[in-house]
Amino acid sequence: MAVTEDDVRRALGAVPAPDGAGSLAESTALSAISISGGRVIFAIETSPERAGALESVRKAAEAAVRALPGVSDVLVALTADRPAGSAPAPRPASPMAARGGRAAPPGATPPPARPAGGAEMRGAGVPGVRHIIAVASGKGGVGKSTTAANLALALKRQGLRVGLMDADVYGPSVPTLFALHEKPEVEDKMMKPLQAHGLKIMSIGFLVDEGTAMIWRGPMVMSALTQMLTEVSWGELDVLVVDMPPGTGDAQLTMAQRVRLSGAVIVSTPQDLALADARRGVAMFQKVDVPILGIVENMSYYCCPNCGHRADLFGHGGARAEAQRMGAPFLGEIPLAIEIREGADAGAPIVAFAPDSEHAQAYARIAEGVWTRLTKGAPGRTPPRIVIER
Ligand SMILES: Nc1ncnc2c1ncn2[C@@H]1O[C@H](COP(=O)(O)OP(=O)(O)OP(=O)(O)O)[C@@H](O)[C@H]1O
Repeated sequence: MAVTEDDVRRALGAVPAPDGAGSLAESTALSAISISGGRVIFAIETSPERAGALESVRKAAEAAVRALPGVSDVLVALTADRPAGSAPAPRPASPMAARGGRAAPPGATPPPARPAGGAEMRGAGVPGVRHIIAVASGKGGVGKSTTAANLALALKRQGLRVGLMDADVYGPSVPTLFALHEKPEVEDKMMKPLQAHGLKIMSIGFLVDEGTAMIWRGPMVMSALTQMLTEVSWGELDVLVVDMPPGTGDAQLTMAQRVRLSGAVIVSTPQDLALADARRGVAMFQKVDVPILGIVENMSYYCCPNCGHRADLFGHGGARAEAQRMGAPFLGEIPLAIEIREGADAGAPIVAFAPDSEHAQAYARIAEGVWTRLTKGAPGRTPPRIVIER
């Protein structure tokens, strides 16, 4: 029997509301409820200060819904959205204090100071993952996902252990880019990432039906992203490449604040408008103290596959100049090339299907730049460290 929203609300009627007045079902703290097959996802909104105290409510809600017939899987997250435009929360004096004094494993590296207190993301240091990097763009359609996929593959070709997380909840492209459409298996309550070309891959597109994520509000997005980070068995990775949602709105800012990022790669096309958006992208990461690993100019120029003629369709070179103006590294240019689009659309990004091609080499140089900056740059920032909370 398929579970319905009414069933879920009835079950939550037996769970006390976070403020103690009535039930969670009637509480304004309850977010929209997403149901996909037997999978139920919702969030309980709270303030970062109260998140620890509300863990029992979260668990009770999860247990109540899990007991319903037809429910195969439940995710309930505590989310603490700051109002748009408000200042980031002050850094905790000690990350240990922010974690309620939970002890870190002996011998662990001290955790990095976090730019802001995202309560539900306090466990978002991903066990075994050395660096999490964001691939972002100021606006959609500039080739962010294509760049993220090829960058991940190029890092893999350097001998690194690499994962790719598609956080673009409003239009996940990774299932198409890698022709992956099956649902991840669940083992010991952890989802197993899918695999392609040696990458571990997780996408919101594997988890929910097309269109579902598009209607999610901020807390739902954060719930889903939290789950993809903390409830996926990523294993040991040198780099987890995160394909971020496009834009520089509050959702992206929140994501950038709450995920412990080692750095960000900004993708832009050379047009003025895209560059203005890229500038906003850079500013957004700077605001939350995430180092800019560099800017990539995508669709930089067009190279005719027949005659070899090169045309600067959009006034090539703008991103390099912009990077210079902003004091950000310039990582490289990727041409507008039919082979790149064909590979992306056919489920085999160019670095996988033609690794020795000129275009794949361009991605390889960008990957080298990224890895160099991750390992040698950004003084003062330690890699993400792991605290297991459950
Ligand atoms: N360098 C390139 N040469 C040719 N086509 C490209 C290139 N980069 C991306 N594309 C194509 O452009 C389209 C958009 O790319 P992609 O989905 O990567 O963009 P995006 O910025 O992630 O978009 P969105 O934000 O809407 O998800 C795709 O069809 C992709 O194949």
